[in-house]
Amino acid sequence: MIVAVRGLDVERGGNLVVKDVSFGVAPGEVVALLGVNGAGKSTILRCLTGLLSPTAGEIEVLGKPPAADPEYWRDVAYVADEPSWYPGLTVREHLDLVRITHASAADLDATVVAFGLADRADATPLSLSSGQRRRVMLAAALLRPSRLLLLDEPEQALDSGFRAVLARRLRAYTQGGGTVLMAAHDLEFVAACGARRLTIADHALTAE
Ligand SMILES: Nc1ncnc2c1ncn2[C@@H]1O[C@H](COP(=O)(O)OP(=O)(O)OP(=O)(O)O)[C@@H](O)[C@H]1O
Repeated sequence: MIVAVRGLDVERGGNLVVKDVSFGVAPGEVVALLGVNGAGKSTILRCLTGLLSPTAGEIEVLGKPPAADPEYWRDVAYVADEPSWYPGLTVREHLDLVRITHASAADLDATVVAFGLADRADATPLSLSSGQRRRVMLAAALLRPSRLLLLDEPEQALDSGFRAVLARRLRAYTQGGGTVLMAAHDLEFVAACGARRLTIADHALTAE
């Protein structure tokens, strides 16, 4: 298993917002966590990053508990629900930071084109639309090699054309040996990704 979650409980603000959730994600799968606003999807993803500690339960990612150390992040890429990068950097400069350590200049150019960012490559975050900002974050995550992508509502703010582009990229990522776990709302996008669906209701996993 790439991800193994057993008996996960998470308390936030004094409330149990994830209750006894258990699931696994096998190599090469795309798995989508579904559920209404506030169901607990982002909370589960944040626990998998190690940025949030569960109240109870066990999590293994690539065979180890999530940790905030650089070694963990070598194989795991995470795109949070709120896109963010240094406000002074342009699109190309931000992607170039990823490229310097992990990819070639050709990869960078191809990614900029694939995510429709060529004409906005010299723009800074505040001059982009929310969909364009999200495309930059997704491009950065896909530019570097990883074994697991954790994506929090990656389709959010994307138009239908870029949802289709992203779905194709995610399928290609899994065909190349990667695994994807995401929170999502758009069922058409989830189907286009070929994702297995896990639904959270009343903060617990419903029957698969
Ligand atoms: N920082 C926080 N402090 C206290 N409670 C929080 C915090 N963040 C989230 N919560 C609560 O935890 C619950 C789960 O939130 P979470 O963000 O995981 O839901 P979600 O399923 O991702 O929702 P959405 O579809 O709106 O993104 C909600 O009831 C929310 O109010």
